[in-house]
Amino acid sequence: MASVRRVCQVICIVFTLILLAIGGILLAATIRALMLEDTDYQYSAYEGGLIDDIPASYLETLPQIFADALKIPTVSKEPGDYDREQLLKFHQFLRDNFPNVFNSSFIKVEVINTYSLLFTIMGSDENVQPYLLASHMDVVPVDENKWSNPPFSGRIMHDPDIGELYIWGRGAIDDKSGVMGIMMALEYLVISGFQPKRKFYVAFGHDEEVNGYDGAYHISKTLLARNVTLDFLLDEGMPILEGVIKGMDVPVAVIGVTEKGWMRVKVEVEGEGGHSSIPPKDQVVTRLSKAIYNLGRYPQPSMFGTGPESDLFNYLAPKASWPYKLVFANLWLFRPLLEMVMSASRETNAFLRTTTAATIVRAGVKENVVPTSGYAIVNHRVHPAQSLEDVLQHDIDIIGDAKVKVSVDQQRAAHPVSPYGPKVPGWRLIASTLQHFFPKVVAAPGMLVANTDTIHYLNLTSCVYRFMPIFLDNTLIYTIHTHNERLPVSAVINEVRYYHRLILSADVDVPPIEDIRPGHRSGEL
Ligand SMILES: CCCCCCCC/C=C\CCCCCCCC(=O)NCC(=O)O
Ligand SMILES: [Zn+2]
Ligand SMILES: [Zn+2]
Repeated sequence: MASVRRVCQVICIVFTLILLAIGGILLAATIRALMLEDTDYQYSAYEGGLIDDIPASYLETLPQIFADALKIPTVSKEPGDYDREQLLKFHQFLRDNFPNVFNSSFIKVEVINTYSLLFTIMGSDENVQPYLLASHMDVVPVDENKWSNPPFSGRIMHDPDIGELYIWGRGAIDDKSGVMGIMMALEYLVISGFQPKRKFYVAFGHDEEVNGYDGAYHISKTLLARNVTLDFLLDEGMPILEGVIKGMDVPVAVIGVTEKGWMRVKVEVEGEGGHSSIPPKDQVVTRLSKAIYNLGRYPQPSMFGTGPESDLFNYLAPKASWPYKLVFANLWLFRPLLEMVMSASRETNAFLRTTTAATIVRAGVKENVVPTSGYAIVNHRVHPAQSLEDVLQHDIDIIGDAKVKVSVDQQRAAHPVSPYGPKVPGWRLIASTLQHFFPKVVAAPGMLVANTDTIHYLNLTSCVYRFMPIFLDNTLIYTIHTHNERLPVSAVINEVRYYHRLILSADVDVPPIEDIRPGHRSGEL
């Protein structure tokens, strides 16, 4: 009896100690969350001679010009296969709508490799390092039938449910918003008599959607031949996310300081054909389908916390709501829990792991002919912490079928991490311009889950940022590269104001020329 009591006592003591340990850990985590330092960037403020905002009379002319830009179908289909005629039409559209930019005595406009555009905005002080604003003029193809408004209509429609005016069309977000936002801001700057101290470039590639080798690659070569090095570069990227990250009641501007790698895998099957009325047991399409199914069913492993993307949560934690604040501030404890939450939705899942999308499937020539070959193209966006070899090996293991050939068609590694933080001029400029207009927005470093023309510009600067100054919620994010792409009129206005102030501030917040050079160390400064 005494020994039973003894055992009970020991169990109680152990149990109490475990509870105390858990309580202690939770208390430590809570204290850590409560003591977080806020990462507001209220530093650089534009204090130049010009008014840093644009009058309403100019702003209200912009939505229609933006809508007209969407009417020109500058579609890219494959590398080298882009609509040359429409691209030239788009050049003319820019010339017609932005005459002050094109006729300015201090702006040199160059056509690069026939279809891309490079603007050099001459500065009065040659000793200051220039910067570059990039976007692309091409768009991805459309499936006309799925659109509620025709994709190249540039229709401006009121949405009664949301109470907003939207401009509809392919490219409204990706990436004519970038091209038009920059051009509309620049036009107003020229009209208002601005001539910068600091030289800057504006580069519009024409084939970003099919890898940029005819556009951005040539723009970069041109700049390199002129020995240009940049203070920083801002290209398309993550928008200001509204309601996308659980626990963040305020919008989050995830500024891409790196971007994922990319891999194109070909999955091929060969087999027996014949008359479809006497089909073989082992069919090409069945085997191929099984392989594709398995790739979707068993995703690449989560890499969360092992790559450059996890610092994001140090920036988010101070502004997160409870209990997420506790989680974000204590990834050492809650990483598995956060991983589970993030895996559940497609956009946050992309942040954790290499993604897998079967985008092209081909087999068969006729209904009553059993095909003898078929293939699928699988598009991976590769998490920076995973090697390209490991991605391929995972595919091979998951398919687990010696009769299915799995090979890499093309690949690119993830980009290096650009420096960020209050001491980095380019970052500071981008983040502080945001907070000037939208004080509630949290600017945080992150990883772009897609790819951009910046691959071609990496040798011009180590400070490469991928960010679009437009607010998007999940509904709008899900329209990128599919039907019903559209942008609220208010977003157009805001992004023009953003670029306008960014350009003005870039003249004030000028880094010493020796500060930032290629080879600068990565990560937070
Ligand atoms: C906790 C972090 C959450 C991150 C959520 C990610 C949400 C993703 C939102 C938008 C992605 C928008 C990408 C826009 C750039 C597109 C560039 C592009 O299309 N390039 C071509 C390509 O990648 O194929
Ligand atoms: Zn794009
Ligand atoms: Zn795109």
